[in-house]
Amino acid sequence: MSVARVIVDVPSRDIDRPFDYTIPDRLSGWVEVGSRVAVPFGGRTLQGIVVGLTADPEFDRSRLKELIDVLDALPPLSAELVELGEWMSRRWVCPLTVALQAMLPSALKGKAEKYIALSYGQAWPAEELLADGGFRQLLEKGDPVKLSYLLQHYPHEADTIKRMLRSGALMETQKVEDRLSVRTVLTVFPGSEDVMRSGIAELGKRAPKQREALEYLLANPEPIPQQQLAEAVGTTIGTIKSLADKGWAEIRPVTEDRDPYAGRSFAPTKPMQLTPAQQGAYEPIAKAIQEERSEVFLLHGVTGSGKTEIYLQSIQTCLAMGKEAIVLVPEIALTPQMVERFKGRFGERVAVMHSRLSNGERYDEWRKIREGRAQVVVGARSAIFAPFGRIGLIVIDEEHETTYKQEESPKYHARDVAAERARLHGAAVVLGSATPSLETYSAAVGPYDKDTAAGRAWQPVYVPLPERVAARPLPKVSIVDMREELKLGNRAMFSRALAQAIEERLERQEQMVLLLNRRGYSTFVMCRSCGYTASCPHCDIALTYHRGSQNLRCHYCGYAEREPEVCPSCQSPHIRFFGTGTQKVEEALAQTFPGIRVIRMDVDTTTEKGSHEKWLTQFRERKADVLLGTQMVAKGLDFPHVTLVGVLAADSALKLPDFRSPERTFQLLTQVAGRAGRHELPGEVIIQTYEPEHPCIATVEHHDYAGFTEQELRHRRVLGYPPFGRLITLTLSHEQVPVLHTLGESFASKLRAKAEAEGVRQTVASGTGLSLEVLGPVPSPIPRLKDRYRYQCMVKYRGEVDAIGWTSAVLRELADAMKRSGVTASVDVDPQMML
Ligand SMILES: Nc1ncnc2c1ncn2[C@@H]1O[C@H](COP(=O)(O)OP(=O)(O)OP(=O)(O)O)[C@@H](O)[C@H]1O
Ligand SMILES: [Zn+2]
Ligand SMILES: [Zn+2]
Repeated sequence: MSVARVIVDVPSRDIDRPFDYTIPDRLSGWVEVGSRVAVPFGGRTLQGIVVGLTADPEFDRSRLKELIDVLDALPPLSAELVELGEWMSRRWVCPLTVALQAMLPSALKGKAEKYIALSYGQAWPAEELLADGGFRQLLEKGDPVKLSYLLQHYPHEADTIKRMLRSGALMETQKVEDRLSVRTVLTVFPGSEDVMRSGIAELGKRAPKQREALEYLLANPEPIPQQQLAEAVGTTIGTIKSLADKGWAEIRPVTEDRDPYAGRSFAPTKPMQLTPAQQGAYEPIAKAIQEERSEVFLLHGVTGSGKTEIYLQSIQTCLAMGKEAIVLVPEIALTPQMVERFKGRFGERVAVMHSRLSNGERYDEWRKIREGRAQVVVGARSAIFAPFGRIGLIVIDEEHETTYKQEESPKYHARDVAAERARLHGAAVVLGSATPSLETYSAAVGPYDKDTAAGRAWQPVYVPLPERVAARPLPKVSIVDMREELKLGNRAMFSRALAQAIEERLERQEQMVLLLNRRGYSTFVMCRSCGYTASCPHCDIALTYHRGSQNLRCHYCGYAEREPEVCPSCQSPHIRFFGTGTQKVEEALAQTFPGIRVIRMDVDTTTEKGSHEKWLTQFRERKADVLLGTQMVAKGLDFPHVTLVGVLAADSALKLPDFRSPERTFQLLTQVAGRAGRHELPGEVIIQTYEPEHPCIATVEHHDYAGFTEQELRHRRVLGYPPFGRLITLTLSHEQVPVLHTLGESFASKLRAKAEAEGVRQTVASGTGLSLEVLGPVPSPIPRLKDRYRYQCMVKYRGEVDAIGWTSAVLRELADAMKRSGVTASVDVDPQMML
């Protein structure tokens, strides 16, 4: 009798370790690593996940309690995913249960009782005929049977049942009244040909509709939903039911996958002949897949260079080996257009996962993957946990996107999880982007920093794709200095150049995309005359305006100054916080260009399910001249008639107090510029800015990724920001500030002491060698949330310093003190959002 090591689902640091339970005989066939179980814990019953089985428990067996129950017939996690979870919990300093729970579809987490049933259309498989007559008979009746009933009465059939679940002959469902359960449809199963013919004879000239329905079934002897049959012969459900009453057909509930793409047909596509450049990129990837080498590739291809076709053919190579592929795309890019490209090539083998699916729909897609009915998943961040067992390839499209980092715990980055999962599977990883993140880019091509490179778990192979397919030119980009416009008395939102370009498009009946970069809306102060913005003298980061205290603050180090009345640089009084909403732009467009047709896409107009798609379809059908929006219009869209892209307030995000702001601005501008002229018509891009000299804007003019990167990396190296130094932030929250102060100080001093004991230098900027510094505690950028104050410490370090391990050790040391005082702590390792 072995013992199960269980992680209970209480996300707290002080019980973040496995507890041992003995497995009663009746459950022994069911419990595996990855099983969800119920266990007694401190007088309560808790859910947990089995992370290990051992014959040799830490404590005397007789003192151990027994597992109460197994909650699913098949373990929802595999041993590999459990191992991945353990790695995540160390890598991102979170309790193991938090990492494990993140891998489960939410539909599974409820307490709903599980049922087992024979799958739709499945006869009892011949190779399972030896199975115990009892439970076979039970299931063949067609009704779902409670899992707990099977566990109790057929304890020795665990293997057979699990095997049949894995092969798809059986299926696991949830409570019938549960909205998340598998949906069933009443379906007509035609009787045998003889039976139906005799039915027709028996009916004679009576009941012509019944007769018609029988004739239909004779001609199409396939199970058909009752409703559909009624419609096909133009009759009522009652008529169909009477066929069953007379024994000519049978009506049974049948489960249906809630395929969110059902009813939409995807035109099948064939692999294209790759261009020589594409071929050169594809080959090393294909080789790694075939040799089952876990290698990471950075596919750096300009917009429109045909990256997607390379993904598709690499997936094909992977499938040909009988392996599976995961494709991650940013949530916002999961449009039907994107899905279509994968479904068009691989059809039914593709499962799709994104947050706009209901829990039930996600559960269906998840089961499709687990039961081997899909070999490709296209999804947002969490699809990285798809329950595949033989992964050959993981693609991350637009790898620089911030949506790949989860902002709640576990605060993982899908890129790192992909590299680790690929390592466990011997799979290739392709990171694709026209504007790779500086972390990924410098990991691939340098500049290397001896100390930084040592701390890196993976190093990608650089695969460039510098030209568009068919030698289509990149669009012409012009940068308009809005300070000049102001000098010439143009106070309008549109520069003369942009206004004229819009006018021309309207005349030629071509389409336009207008982007308003709304990130950082109203949080920064800027001079409209000279473009000055206030930044922190110690951190080189824009200061944030705080309405309450009317001062400007640095949330890294706590520096503060009063809101200026005139510009400190040019004395102009035109200094104020900056921000223009999309709605205002829409009004201005209507005023300036009477009759212009505008589709506005922003958070306000896209909350409804499907609205995103609706707008894009309308725009594609040329029902509007302008697609106006925020970030969401910049991603992956491909419209043949768009010949103008305009960017209003290109620099607004630059003012955000985040050292990545220039990088994000460059990426956004380059991406949105890539939307123009992707087809026959040439494209033009006009970027309006108050800071035309800023490298992240100036370099966009010539599509100069390398130029931007070089300048930005030089800057980051000096300041010790990623990729040269690394960061960890700790956010503490409590109702009272003094408590936060005390705990924040003890965190900082304990961590500093550890660094000192190891002989690590305590300043990071402008240095090399091992170093670690702790900034703060200071109030967080969001200083109060739900009546709790928030303080943060930032750890900045360089080189092979075990800052992550030390941070989690210090947090364990402080766990008691935090629990007593009611302080909650949240750690962000390699934070992406500094706000
Ligand atoms: N080998 C090829 N032969 C002909 N056309 C191709 C080939 N590869 C890709 N294309 C076409 O080129 C266009 C751009 O390709 P694709 O959208 O894959 O580029 P991308 O690099 O993914 O672009 P982005 O990053 O801007 O989304 C598409 O219309 C695609 O169908
Ligand atoms: Zn000024
Ligand atoms: Zn500062």
